[in-house]
Amino acid sequence: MEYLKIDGEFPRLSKSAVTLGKFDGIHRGHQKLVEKILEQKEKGLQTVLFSLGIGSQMIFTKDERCQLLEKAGVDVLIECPLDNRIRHMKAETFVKEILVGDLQAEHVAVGEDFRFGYERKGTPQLLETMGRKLGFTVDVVPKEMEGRRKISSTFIREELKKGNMEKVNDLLGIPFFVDGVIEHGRGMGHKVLLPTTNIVPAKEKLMPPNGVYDTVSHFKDRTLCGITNVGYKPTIGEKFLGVETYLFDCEEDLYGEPCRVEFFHYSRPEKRFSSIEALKQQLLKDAEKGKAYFHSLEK
Ligand SMILES: Cc1cc2nc3c(=O)[nH]c(=O)nc-3n(C[C@H](O)[C@H](O)[C@H](O)COP(=O)(O)O)c2cc1C
Ligand SMILES: Nc1ncnc2c1ncn2[C@@H]1O[C@H](COP(=O)(O)OP(=O)(O)OP(=O)(O)O)[C@@H](O)[C@H]1O
Repeated sequence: MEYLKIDGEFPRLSKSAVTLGKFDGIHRGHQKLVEKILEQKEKGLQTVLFSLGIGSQMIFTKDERCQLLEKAGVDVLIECPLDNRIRHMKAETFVKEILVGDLQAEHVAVGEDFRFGYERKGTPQLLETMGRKLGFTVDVVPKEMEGRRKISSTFIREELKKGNMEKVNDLLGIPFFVDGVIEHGRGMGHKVLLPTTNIVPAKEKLMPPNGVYDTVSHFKDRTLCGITNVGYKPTIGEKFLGVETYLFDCEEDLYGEPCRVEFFHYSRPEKRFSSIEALKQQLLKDAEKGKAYFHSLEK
């Protein structure tokens, strides 16, 4: 997949099917739009996800999002900051100059309440009208719902903030995860506590609350269940936020290996313990609870 970050000029593409929006998280609603543009591949169109104005913190980081979209089969990811030029561009100008002029869009997919352009005056209906004149088709996709609420990145952010991983995963349609490379901790885990793997999430990564989670870690050639602490390890006092996992049934040193940690269940908040021994007793209890959680899923 090609990744294009816009800094001024837009690239000139050949015939494309484009989906438009912010796309923080690539949730179940976003996935429907991605399916719509992928359907256009058989007509020889290249598929473009045009991401407009993402925030400084994201449910999936830039790299994580690239991986998800690449796996889905999207050809081009365009990241376009909401700068003054874009913010003040009339919806009609955006369609004529960028969508049709630069991206050569022959098909556009958006959600039914998508708005764009100066004063958010661009609507799916405007796209349909302009499409008839300028020669592109439009898919206006009904909102994917969770009960009576529309699925949105805002909804997922709210649930992530509460640590409600079951709901987050349901809305995303895939487990929430953090990618990283295993780093060395202070080595205390191995010596006096339990052996653990440490990764440091990217600064832009939106994280669930500090605490302990039941997780599944994916390495190149294997997948292991475990329990993960998100936080600053207040008992020993760490300066940066870490994602530290005790993997059940793994004694190896995994230092340097790329890893994806998927979060399934929030177990308890991170606490400061009066001694390392007290922390160790808690970790042993956490591990038993974590194993019981995964056994319960097998039933
Ligand atoms: C599942 C799990 C839960 C943890 N919970 C806490 C906690 O509640 N409070 C805390 O201070 N540290 C907690 N820790 C972090 C330990 O303090 C840490 O494993 C230990 O200090 C070793 O760190 P090191 O790898 O940097 O040597 C937890 C670690 C794991 C793996
Ligand atoms: N639940 C949904 N079902 C179908 N399409 C959706 C859904 N949510 C968003 N879309 C569409 O996906 C594109 C990208 O959505 P966008 O990320 O801008 O909105 P969002 O997910 O509602 O996020 P936020 O809560 O940050 O506004 C837009 O075209 C939007 O209309």
